[in-house]
Amino acid sequence: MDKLDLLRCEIDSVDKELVKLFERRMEIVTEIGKFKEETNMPILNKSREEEVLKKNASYLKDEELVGPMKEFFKKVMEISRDVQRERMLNRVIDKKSKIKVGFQGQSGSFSEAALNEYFTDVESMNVETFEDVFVSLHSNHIDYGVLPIENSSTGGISEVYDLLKKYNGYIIGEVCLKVKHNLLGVEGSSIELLEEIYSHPQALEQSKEFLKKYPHIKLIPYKNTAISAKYIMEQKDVKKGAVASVNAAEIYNLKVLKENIHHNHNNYTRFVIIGKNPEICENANKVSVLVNTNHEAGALFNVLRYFADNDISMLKIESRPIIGRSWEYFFYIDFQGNIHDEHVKKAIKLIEDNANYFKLMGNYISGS
Ligand SMILES: O=C(O)C(=O)C[C@]1(C(=O)O)C=C[C@@H](O)C=C1
Repeated sequence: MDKLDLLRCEIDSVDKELVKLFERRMEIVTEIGKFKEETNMPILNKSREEEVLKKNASYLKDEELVGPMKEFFKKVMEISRDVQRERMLNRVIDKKSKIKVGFQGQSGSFSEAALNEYFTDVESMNVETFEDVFVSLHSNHIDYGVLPIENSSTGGISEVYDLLKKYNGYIIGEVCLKVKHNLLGVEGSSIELLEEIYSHPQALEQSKEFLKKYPHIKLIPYKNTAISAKYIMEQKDVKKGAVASVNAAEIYNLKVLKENIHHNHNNYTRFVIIGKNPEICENANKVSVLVNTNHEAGALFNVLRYFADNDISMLKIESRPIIGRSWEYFFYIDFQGNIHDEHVKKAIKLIEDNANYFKLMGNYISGS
């Protein structure tokens, strides 16, 4: 054996040890990944990574190797994060025979229509508030929830965005519904007789051009459109009307006093289907991520440019304030792609590296 062979022999035995240690490290990070998923923590923890680099640098004898060693561990932790994410996505979820799906509101609501559009043969359960949908999901009373997230006339539904963060929900699908609002009343009622109109604030907002013509009528915000319809049916008062769907009129035996009172006739609401785990199918084509950047000039640009650099089409960005940190925001970003595409993987890695907080919220089939 010449000298080179001897040295290579030594490398081989060092590598063998490294492989054992690598495997052990991946087992541990997988356990950490599971723990983080269960306790609602993001995979990335910048301060822990800095601590790891600092601690490991202190063990080195050769000062010259500090830089290369840090690069080595940065790569190891990047791989660890990839493994955590990949294994989280692959974890099989136990499917029960009959899937239970929750929505906010009453029978006849637009959320229920979205649920029926997305699912077939499921048991549906209605709850009172958006937050109740998340609570039911977390307490395993339902397998999925259906929630409105954006309307083409009035924009994002902030409460749902905030709840997605609070309850660590994953988006597993979406549905876009054309929303048509109608003025409903009880038998014997007419627009002229109305003194009060009940509906969800979004429905009143989306019908405001029509409602403006009747300034004497009091607009009363209510939990949702279907509950308003149910309420006026119970009141049996010709002076009370509701803004809701034709479906709600049928369910609650109400008269349609005026059809299609919404002003934007391209009025769509986008609903998201939420689950406790990410579920990604092969032809998923839309990705949602949640990001927080440093509070400094150019930080957001530094994240967004990776979409352009990797030829990825961004579909939406919604910012929500971080409670307790004035003028700092969480950004909800939707973009086209599948997380198994190389350019998407690359962009996600770069964004994660440059963000303070990063969470993959879902990769699903676009509903539009
Ligand atoms: O310590 C953690 O929180 C981990 O998930 C492990 C680990 C690592 O590889 O050391 C990976 C990701 C985090 O960004 C920080 C550290």
